[in-house]
Amino acid sequence: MVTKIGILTVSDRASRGQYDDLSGPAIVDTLTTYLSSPWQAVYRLVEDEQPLIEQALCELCDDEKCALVITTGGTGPAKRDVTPEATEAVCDKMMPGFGELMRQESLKYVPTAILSRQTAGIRHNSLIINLPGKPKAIKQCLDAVFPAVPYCIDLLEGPFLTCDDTVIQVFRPKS
Ligand SMILES: Nc1ncnc2c1ncn2[C@@H]1O[C@H](COP(=O)(O)OP(=O)(O)OP(=O)(O)O)[C@@H](O)[C@H]1O
Ligand SMILES: Nc1nc2c(c(=O)[nH]1)N[C@H]1C(S)=C(S)[C@@H](COP(=O)(O)O)O[C@H]1N2
Repeated sequence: MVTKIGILTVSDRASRGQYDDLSGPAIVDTLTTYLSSPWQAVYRLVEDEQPLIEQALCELCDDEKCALVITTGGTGPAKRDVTPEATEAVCDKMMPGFGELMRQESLKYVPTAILSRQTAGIRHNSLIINLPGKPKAIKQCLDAVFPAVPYCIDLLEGPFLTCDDTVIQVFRPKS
């Protein structure tokens, strides 16, 4: 079975074509290096508008049945940064450990890591994870949290993801 993974870029300027979205493709590139089980990206690009972000998240989880949805952008303190609010609005439960770990890891690279309000949560059987907008932040954040992602998806009764352990070491507690 091919696992669907949603990739949602939230950016006013990329949506308007003022720059190319580099962060969505960086998520695809990073996941391609990690995953050894078959998967397929379902990509969306929206402006920093809460209703549009919520709608895209709901479509990716409910209609596309993505086991995992990764967002990039809109996590900061600026007025139009509302990705964490949209995530919380569509989730049944929040997973604050993801944001905590990603900020801690990002602090090794930039002192402004604490400006990201990135979070994660569960909508039905899907895990949603927020990443900052900067293309460089993608791998830095995913390297930190991805070891726990396949087991989280197991607990949500989703597909069994396997990874290349020369690239990323996934952890599943022994039953
Ligand atoms: N999806 C993206 N693709 C390429 N570069 C990006 C992307 N998102 C952010 N960046 C880069 O990171 C910088 C800071 O990102 P930030 O999220 O603050 O964007 P922004 O200034 O809020 O604007 P916008 O929402 O229009 O992307 C941007 O100026 C841009 O250089
Ligand atoms: N790993 C990493 N995390 C990072 C950054 C970065 O460059 N690398 N940028 C920070 C900055 S400058 C901001 S404003 C916040 C929010 O970014 P966003 O609004 O693009 O999501 O993420 C922070 N987290």
